[in-house]
Amino acid sequence: MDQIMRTLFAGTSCTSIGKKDGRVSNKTENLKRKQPDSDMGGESHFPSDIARFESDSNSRANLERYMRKHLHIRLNKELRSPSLLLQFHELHTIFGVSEQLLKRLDSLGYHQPTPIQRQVIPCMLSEMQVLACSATGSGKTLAFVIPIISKLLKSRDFGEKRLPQAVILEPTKEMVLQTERVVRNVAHNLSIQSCSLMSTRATSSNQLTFDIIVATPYSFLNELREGKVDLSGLSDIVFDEADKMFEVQFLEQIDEILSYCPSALVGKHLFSATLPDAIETMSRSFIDDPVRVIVGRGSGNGSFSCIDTIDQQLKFTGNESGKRFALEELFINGVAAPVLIFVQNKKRVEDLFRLLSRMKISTAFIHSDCSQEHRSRAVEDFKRGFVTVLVTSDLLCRGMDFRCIQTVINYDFPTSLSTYIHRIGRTGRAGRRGVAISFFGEEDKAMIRPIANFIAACGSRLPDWIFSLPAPSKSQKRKLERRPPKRGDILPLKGT
Ligand SMILES: Nc1ncnc2c1ncn2[C@@H]1O[C@H](COP(=O)(O)OP(=O)(O)OP(=O)(O)O)[C@@H](O)[C@H]1O
Repeated sequence: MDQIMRTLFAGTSCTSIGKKDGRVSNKTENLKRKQPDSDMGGESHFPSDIARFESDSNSRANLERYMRKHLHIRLNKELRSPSLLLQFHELHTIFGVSEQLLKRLDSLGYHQPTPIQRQVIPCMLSEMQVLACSATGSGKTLAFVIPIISKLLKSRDFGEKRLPQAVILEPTKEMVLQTERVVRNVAHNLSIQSCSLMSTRATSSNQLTFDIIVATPYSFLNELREGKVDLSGLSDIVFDEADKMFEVQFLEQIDEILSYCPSALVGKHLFSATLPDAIETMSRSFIDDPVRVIVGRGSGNGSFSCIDTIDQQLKFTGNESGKRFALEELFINGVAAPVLIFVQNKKRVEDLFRLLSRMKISTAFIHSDCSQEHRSRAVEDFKRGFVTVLVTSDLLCRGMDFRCIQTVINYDFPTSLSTYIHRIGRTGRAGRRGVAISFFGEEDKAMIRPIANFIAACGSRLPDWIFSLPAPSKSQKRKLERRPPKRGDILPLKGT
């Protein structure tokens, strides 16, 4: 299985920042030329895995059973779940979707569906509601974008007034932009119109006549309250990063959005790399009879899948100066770039940015108080390789698809396992390899054990003593998430 997953996606090369003549050198120039992060496309060469499975099976049903087992696809109702999508061309031969879409997927480099796509696409095309959980970087976005576009292509009467048929909700503006870009790229030349909503004020006085709306909950709600969205044609609503969407800050908005959805006929779908039982239980109050699809080896707790493309390391750094020393050492000895660094809050983002800039490392930063222009520029500069390091808060921990990232550094240890999983998942995407290094000190001890258990389940090795640390109680976990540990200053700000 590991081998199949590794070869499902093509690998990538790596640039290092490291020591040159005793100084920290920055090879950003190489990076710029070698690794711009293209907006779209699979760039993958899938192996003929179907042929391999086929040779061992004598019927379609057996083949599917065999593939589910080997691709670690688990369902809550195997008996009435639809077939697996073995190849993208079955969108046409089985589901009657226009061949234009197949050509488009092929031209974008998407030659074979990933495991989550194999199971979710047929479910959504068969009008089932889906709760989907698979590892970061495993292709969940296309798993809902392809059936949405397929359904539009099948049902659209071009004479009719356009009414939104699908709404995709995302937790941040960056994710709205990214997902809408995926929609636009796949729907290119297919006469499908999409829009992104992410400002807090309603857009214009006109009705929104787009086939697909991608939005943050608040911006979408604003449009609904202003009466500018007619949801009478709505067929699907997707809650991406669903566990985030059902956190307290979004819950009331989601509730109100659901009250605008016209009928039980609207398919509601939840996607995330981390789908704890509590979210699933909550979702059952508004989703009848969903199919739960989980892809990947479980980590002991069924709601998280293991990630085997990331070399995960924990590094005890003691206090703040230990962290700074460890970071400098990493850059001096050579760290694979581009590098994404997470810290705990906005002030620390800017402090670490200043420290790295003083070390002459080309760095950008982003947090939620930055202007939209700054946010977009930082993301673009990083994607295109104009800067080597991006320092951020948890604003970017979910969903962002910077496919070139080689190393993630948790300069400040995360305060929950799900945050850890999403943060490190910015590397090792689409079958590529990556490294995640997490610094920790005394103040982080309470969270070490659950994260160490996850790392061990994924196959990375850790020293034995880590497993003798006590596991945190539920109340300790909740407290940590509400109030992260106090940390000392990153650097004396004098002269910076
Ligand atoms: N069938 C495919 N063939 C090749 N590449 C693919 C395929 N499907 C998706 N990808 C690529 O895989 C990468 C990761 O996909 P995506 O962003 O959807 O991951 P994800 O599962 O949503 O991750 P996260 O949980 O972090 O949001 C993207 O760059 C995407 O273009």
